Amino acid sequence: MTPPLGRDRLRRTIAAPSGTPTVAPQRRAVVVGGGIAGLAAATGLAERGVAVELVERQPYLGGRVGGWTVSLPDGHRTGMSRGFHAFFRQYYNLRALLARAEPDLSVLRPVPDYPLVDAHGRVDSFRGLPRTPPWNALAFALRSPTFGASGLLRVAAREALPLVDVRLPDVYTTLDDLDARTFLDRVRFPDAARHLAFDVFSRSFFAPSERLSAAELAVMFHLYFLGSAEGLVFDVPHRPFHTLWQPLATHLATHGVRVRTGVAVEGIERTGEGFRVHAGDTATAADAVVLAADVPGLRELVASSPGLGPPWWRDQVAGLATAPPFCVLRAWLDRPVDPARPAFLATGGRPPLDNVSVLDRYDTDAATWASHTGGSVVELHAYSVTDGNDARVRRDTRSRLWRRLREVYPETRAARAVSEEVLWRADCPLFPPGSFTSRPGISTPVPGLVLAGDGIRVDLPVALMERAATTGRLAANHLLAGWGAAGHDVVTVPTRGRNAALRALAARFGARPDGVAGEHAPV
Ligand SMILES: Cc1cc2nc3c(=O)[nH]c(=O)nc-3n(C[C@H](O)[C@H](O)[C@H](O)COP(=O)(O)OP(=O)(O)OC[C@H]3O[C@@H](n4cnc5c(N)ncnc54)[C@H](O)[C@@H]3O)c2cc1C
Repeated sequence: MTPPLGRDRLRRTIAAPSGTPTVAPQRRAVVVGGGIAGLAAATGLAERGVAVELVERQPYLGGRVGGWTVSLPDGHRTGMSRGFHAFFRQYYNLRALLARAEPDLSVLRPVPDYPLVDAHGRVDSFRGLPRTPPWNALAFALRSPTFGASGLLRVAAREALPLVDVRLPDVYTTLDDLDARTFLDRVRFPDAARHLAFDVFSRSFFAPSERLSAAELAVMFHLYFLGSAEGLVFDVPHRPFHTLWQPLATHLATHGVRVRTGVAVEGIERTGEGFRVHAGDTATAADAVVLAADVPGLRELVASSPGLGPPWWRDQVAGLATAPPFCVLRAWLDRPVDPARPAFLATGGRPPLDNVSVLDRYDTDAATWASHTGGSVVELHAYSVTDGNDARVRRDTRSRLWRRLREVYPETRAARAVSEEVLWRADCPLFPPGSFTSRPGISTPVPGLVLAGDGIRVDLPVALMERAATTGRLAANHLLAGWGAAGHDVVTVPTRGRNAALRALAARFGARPDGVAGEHAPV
């Protein structure tokens, strides 16, 4: 069994800045945003005695991993969310956050496999692969019906070498100006394998590969494949998302955190002593503010806080990009899908469908409904939908998703949807080529003001939920260090290629300059 906080001996710990066990005299901080980044920052601060107020616009915590309930036509009340999220074993800081309230991480269940099916029905699988790089990637490639030994031989080895020694933050110097598609063209990955091994990653960033920085793609490849020995499988929470964060909310309450949900922060003023934060009818005085909003929320808030920060920093925030809209379609079907269907299936070359999950395989709410009714609960995701704000495109996407479901799971052709929920959102960050240097980081030019979130720059090999958790923790550390208090350890996969022989190869033949691995402060 995998220990809750990882087994990889090469994982890197960035030791907590030292200091007093609690902040004295006591300070007040407002955290804006109750997603993973805000929860991580609030936890880090409150555990050192800071008086924290956390303000969240939505009526629930968790942000994009938050949930609410809906009523089905048969009278059941059940959980709804943006759905399937993979909690990888190398998400050390996210797991440490969850473990604050549930030390054994019993809320997570392993997903034994997540097959990838391409347009021709070829299936790649992650089941039973070795955990340790490079054997994991090699075994995956060799047994893959879309890749195989011949595919490996066609790869442009020299162009692919940056992938075997991804160094942070050097990778942004060498690859950020390039888009992921051009990089993949240069690497000459077989087309079908590209869909599966790489496009799945780029689409997980909600972006088409031509609009994604090749450096971000390389960081993902390192984080998920070659940089980690935690294995390629992941866990999922068995509790629906509307209850997932309750234990952490209780933990925060015991540390005196005041949580205000359903209230948006409308503006932040600087005062002689710190800040005044305007939310609803109240203006809260604070020594520090953590902006842990999503990218659209952060842009809006900074724009409506005219005195906050110098123009160059405000421009950086205003320049943050969001990915095209995505669609989540959840359906409660009147009959089960084939028992052999996995909890999660990723699809390549079947637009607009990116993945299908069968919720009753892992989510207790969905499983209860399915066992009462004999039905099943499926969820379809379509990322990066061009013109996804157009009503006609949305209607068309919905019908095409249904067609794709019937194609990949033919037994659903006879099924009737007892209920259906369709969500459209466009609040995920986009990392276009060349954007890294102008991306705002955790520290800001305003003393006492820090940023956190999955769109914020951090020079560590993290992404998505783990970037949110890591930046949240680092934002808390930054403030605590300023007050002379001890921070919290941050753990990541190694900040450079883990295999000495591959590193030597990359240094000798790789198409990029040699550099020093990220031994600098990550903020
Ligand atoms: C469909 C989907 C699938 C995904 N799958 C995965 C996956 O499998 N694995 C993975 O690692 N990641 C996945 N992600 C990404 C993951 O959800 C995010 O990386 C992560 O949740 C970001 O957390 P965050 O705290 O940075 O931002 P958010 O969760 O967006 O939190 C920001 C919060 O700020 C609040 N806010 C904004 N403005 C204000 C304001 N003015 N006042 C008060 N509050 C405000 C927002 O309401 C929001 O709750 C997925 C995302 C989606 C949408």
